[in-house]
Amino acid sequence: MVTVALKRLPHGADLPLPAYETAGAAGLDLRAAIETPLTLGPGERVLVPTGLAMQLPEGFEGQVRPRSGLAVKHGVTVLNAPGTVDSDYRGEVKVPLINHGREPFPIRHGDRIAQLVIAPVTHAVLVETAALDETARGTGGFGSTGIAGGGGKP
Ligand SMILES: O=c1ccn([C@H]2C[C@H](O)[C@@H](COP(=O)(O)OP(=O)(O)OP(=O)(O)O)O2)c(=O)[nH]1
Ligand SMILES: [Mg+2]
Repeated sequence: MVTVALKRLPHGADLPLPAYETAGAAGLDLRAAIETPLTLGPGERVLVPTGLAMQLPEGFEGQVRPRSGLAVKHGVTVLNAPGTVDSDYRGEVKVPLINHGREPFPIRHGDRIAQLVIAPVTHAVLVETAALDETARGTGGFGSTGIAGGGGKP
């Protein structure tokens, strides 16, 4: 459990605070804070304001993730998923949405458009070296183990 200070901005003052919709939900649903409804046409993208600014504790990040229902039913997802909210960011949290579907997608004030997962992050200390240790995988990647069945080269 972690405490996050949250500020509701004037254009989102009438919206409920983000909430975990069920007891075990990982994400807090984020709502659109928009003065006028908008329509996201097929292939279009838009940066949707949430009316929220926050102060994440050091050592934590906010991950802006899509809602699967919007993706499956409408083809609408977070363009940069997972979006990253830094702990030192004090601006408004916004959600870049894209419509991959075939139909226009209406967004109204208060619609739950994405979810925010608060997660711990570690800062790495980088140590440059000329040689890395050897592993069974080595430099194989990007499908080196095959797609189906027992692996091997694609
Ligand atoms: O989905 C997102 C992603 C980012 N942000 C905000 C919070 C984050 O701390 C800041 C910067 O995000 P990021 O580092 O992903 O963007 P950048 O393109 O690297 O911008 P910057 O140069 O400001 O870091 O923008 C959002 O509100 N929503
Ligand atoms: Mg950045």
